[in-house]
Amino acid sequence: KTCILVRFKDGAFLGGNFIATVGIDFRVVTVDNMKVKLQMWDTAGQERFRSVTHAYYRDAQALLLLYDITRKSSFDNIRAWLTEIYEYAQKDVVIMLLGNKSDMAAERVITHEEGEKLAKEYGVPFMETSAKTGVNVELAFHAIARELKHRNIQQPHEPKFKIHDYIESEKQKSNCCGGIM
Ligand SMILES: Nc1nc2c(ncn2[C@@H]2O[C@H](COP(=O)(O)OP(=O)(O)OP(=O)(O)O)[C@@H](O)[C@H]2O)c(=O)[nH]1
Repeated sequence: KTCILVRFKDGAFLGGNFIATVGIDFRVVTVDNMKVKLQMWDTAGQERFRSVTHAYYRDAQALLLLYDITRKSSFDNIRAWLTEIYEYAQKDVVIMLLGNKSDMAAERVITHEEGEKLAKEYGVPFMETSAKTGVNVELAFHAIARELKHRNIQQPHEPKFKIHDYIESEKQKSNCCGGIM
């Protein structure tokens, strides 16, 4: 989680096992000429013991659930988190599922399809990311920023923003002509 936040915040990857949890940080992104400030809260590993208090995410507008594609236990935990979130988080919270470490193809134990299937089951957007190469990190946060901006400021005749469609179209763009990575 920390590496994903650092990648998004600073555009860098700090390998090794001793990256301190960031805590709280923010980055401003531009959506349709409007500045959206994303304040991000990192968990410091306490989620492994399921001891993240509800207060920590109760008021969040968006929640990113990360698993490690090389570690099955992290994937298996996602279901429990989704159940808990549906119980305690804001009803209109934006949830996104991310399978991280997509650069580690040889060690992969969770397929892309498995991630996608779980996300579909809960109706949440999904993508695989890599904090190391940066793939899809900008896209994940930009999609969330855009969704939040549309929720807060919906122009009267603007079509409803569909986060799934946005992600798909940005992925197509980056496949062909280098859109948001
Ligand atoms: N190859 C690769 N390694 C990664 C990637 N993201 C994180 N890592 C490595 O995975 C380990 C854990 O990363 P962290 O970002 O600290 O994980 P965390 O979830 O914040 O960990 P806690 O704060 O202890 O819960 C570190 O050794 C990172 O270098 C990635 O996308 N690719």
